[in-house]
Amino acid sequence: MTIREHPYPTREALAEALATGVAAVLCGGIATRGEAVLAVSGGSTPRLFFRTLSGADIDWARVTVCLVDERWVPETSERSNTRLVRENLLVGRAAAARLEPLFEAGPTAHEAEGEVSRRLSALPRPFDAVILGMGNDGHTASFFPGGDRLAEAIDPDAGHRVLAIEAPGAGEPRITLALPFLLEARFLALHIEGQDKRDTLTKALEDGPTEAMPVRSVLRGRREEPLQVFWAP
Ligand SMILES: O=C1O[C@H](COP(=O)(O)O)[C@@H](O)[C@H](O)[C@H]1O
Repeated sequence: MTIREHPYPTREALAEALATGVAAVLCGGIATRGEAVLAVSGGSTPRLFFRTLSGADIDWARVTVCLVDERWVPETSERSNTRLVRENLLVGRAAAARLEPLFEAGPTAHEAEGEVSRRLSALPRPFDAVILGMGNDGHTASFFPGGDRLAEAIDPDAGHRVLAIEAPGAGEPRITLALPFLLEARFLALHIEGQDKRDTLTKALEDGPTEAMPVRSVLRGRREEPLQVFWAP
C-alpha cells in the first residue's frame, strides 16, 4: 500500500488538518449515499482531534460513529473508548450523530461477538473514514502482538467480522473490527503523535513478521488508495 505522510509542527495543527479532511470525506459520503460512517480509535491520542471534529459543519444526524476496537469495560470506566467518544466527539454539533457502540453490558466479549458483529455488518460499507491509532508495541485497533485470535483478526479474507480478542499487553479483553473493515475504507488514516511513535512506525515499515508488529497488517494491506499518516511531535 502507498503511504502518504502528513507531518505537522503541532498537535493542534494536526487536529485541525485531520478534522478538516475527515469532515470533507463525511460530507462527500452524505452527498453520494445520504449517510456516512466514521470509525475511530480510542486510547489517549484522539481527544483533541475529536474535540476539533465535533465542531465541524456537517449534517451530523446522517453520520454513524463507531469504534475500530473497544476494551471490554463499561462506560463508567476511564478505560472505555466509548466514553472517550461520547465525551469528546459526540458533543456540540456532533451530538446529533448516532453512536454504534461495540460494548454490551452483561455478556463477555466472546459471548457478545456474534451480536456486535451482526450490528456492525449492517452498517453501510465501505465505511467513509477509518482513523487508526498505534501503540508503541506495534498494535493498531486491538491487533496486539501475542493476541489469541490475532491471525483471524488480520486475515485479509476474514470478512466483515468483529472478534473478541485477548493479549498479554491489552489490559482487559477486547473486541475489534477485523482487517477487511479497515482496509476498504474510503479514507484510511493512521494518527500518531510523539517521536516514540514515529520511531515505532519507522520500525514497522522495515522487514519483519506481521505478528510481531500487527500494524504491519495495515501498512502491508491490499488497498488502492493510500494510507494517510498524520503525525506531530
Ligand atoms: O488501547 C488502545 O490503544 C491504541 C493506541 O492508544 P494511544 O493511547 O497510544 O493513543 C488505540 O489506537 C486503540 O484504539 C485503543 O483501544
